[in-house]
Amino acid sequence: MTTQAAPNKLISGATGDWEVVIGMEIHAQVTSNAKLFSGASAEYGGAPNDHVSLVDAAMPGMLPVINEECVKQAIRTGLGLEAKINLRSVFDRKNYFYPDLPQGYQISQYKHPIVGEGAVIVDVSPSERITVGIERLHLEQDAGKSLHDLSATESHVDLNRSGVALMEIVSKPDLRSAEEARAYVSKLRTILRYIGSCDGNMEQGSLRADVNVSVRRPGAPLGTRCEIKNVNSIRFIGQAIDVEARRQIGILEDGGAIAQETRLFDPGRGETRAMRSKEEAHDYRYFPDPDLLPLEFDQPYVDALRAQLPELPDAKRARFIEQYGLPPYDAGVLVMERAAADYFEETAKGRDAKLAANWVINELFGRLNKEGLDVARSPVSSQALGAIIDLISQNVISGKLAKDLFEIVWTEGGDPKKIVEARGMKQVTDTGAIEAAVDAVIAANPDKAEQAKAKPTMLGWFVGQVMKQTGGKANPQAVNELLKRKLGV
Ligand SMILES: Nc1ncnc2c1ncn2[C@@H]1O[C@H](COP(=O)(O)OP(=O)(O)OP(=O)(O)O)[C@@H](O)[C@H]1O
Ligand SMILES: [Mg+2]
Ligand SMILES: [Mg+2]
Repeated sequence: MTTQAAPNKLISGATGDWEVVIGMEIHAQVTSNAKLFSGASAEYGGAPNDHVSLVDAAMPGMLPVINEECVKQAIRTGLGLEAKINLRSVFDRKNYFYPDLPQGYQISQYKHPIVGEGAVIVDVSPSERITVGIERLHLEQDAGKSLHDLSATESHVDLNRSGVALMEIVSKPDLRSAEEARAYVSKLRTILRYIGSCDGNMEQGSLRADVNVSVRRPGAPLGTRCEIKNVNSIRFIGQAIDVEARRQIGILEDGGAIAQETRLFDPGRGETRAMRSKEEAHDYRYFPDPDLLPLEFDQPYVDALRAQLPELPDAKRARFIEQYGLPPYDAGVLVMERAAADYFEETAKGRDAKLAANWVINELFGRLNKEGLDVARSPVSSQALGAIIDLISQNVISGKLAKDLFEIVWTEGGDPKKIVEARGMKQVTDTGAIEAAVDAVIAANPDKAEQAKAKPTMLGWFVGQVMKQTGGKANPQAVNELLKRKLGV
């Protein structure tokens, strides 16, 4: 890949500029009731070894049986990544020894994955959009988990996760900065959640990233990569890339060479550490699993799955721009979560869509973030926010009081319209009342009124005083007009 980073993305070292190159392997746990090759529950949590069938424990003579639901989810995901669906794929054994791997091999797909090349469009910032190539997506089993903290002298193994279906989504080395990598993972997670093939929960490990990083002089061939394993938050992905790129640049500028190796990111120390080098790397001795036939399905099967896909984020974003006249950035923010996009559409229906978008993005999202809530648990329903927007549009309340009203509905609940009545929050549009307030303020401040004639910027001060007098309820436009006339500004 020869895509070159924009000059502002280059990292300056002691001897000149460097470009960082990143490729990601994302492990996404498939949303499914059962595991990939057994009927055991794939649910998160549970007491250790509660969700383990004889197949997952690799008892002699047990045979894997493919779970069609996981196959469907992989195909649906591939379609969401605009990728080639391979009608024939093969399961291979990836052999290695580890206590949490009872079979002594992981069933994965090597040469013939279920999904081939695709692409993801990523908005890195309001003004920058990139396309990241997908190399492939394959299905594989998760391993179990070794527990070392239960006793001082023993290690334990929990096989609940053993055999759970994972999709490994491998990107091309198309990313050029930590920021791009973060935006990519976030977009991928959005797509997976829309499709419903992975819940994207990074804390619970449903989405984990192996981050491959190399550096090179701009325009030079690809450098040697190091792979940082199992990074489990978007923020850590960014940090790991930055420190790893710096580490590699330091070595190269000192005349050293990068050894291809697997590393771990330690967020506490802000550094990556070697796990194993290429010399120690596994020889996995991949070969087709003799217990499983090649996985085959036909095009109509794929077409039927495509027809049932929900509207995906890129399409929804385009529709929001077109249908509601939203700025592309706002549309992009609104479609990041499907529930948020639905909330927006319910709020905007039959109303000023731009006003609705502003309220959802600025007030609602701001407040939800502050409380760490997601939109499904918003105390202000889309109907209530719609009612608040109606009150603004009909000039019943001012924008300022609308924010107070939002806060009241957020904390106390209730019907916005009734709250406005009950608490006397209605905007004063009666010019007589406003005029009285304007006159009173001018009469009380004759010096300032005189000054304002020469200094029109004083108008703002007068507006503030009149608003104060009217408890923030005066229609600001009427106040402005009256003041201008009376002060002769
Ligand atoms: N020079 C490079 N710099 C940065 N990333 C790279 C470079 N070369 C390849 N990559 C990325 O490294 C990743 C390689 O993943 P892949 O699954 O193909 O192989 P692997 O890491 O050797 O296998 P495993 O699945 O066993 O970890 C891809 O995301 C690819 O884009
Ligand atoms: Mg891989
Ligand atoms: Mg890898």
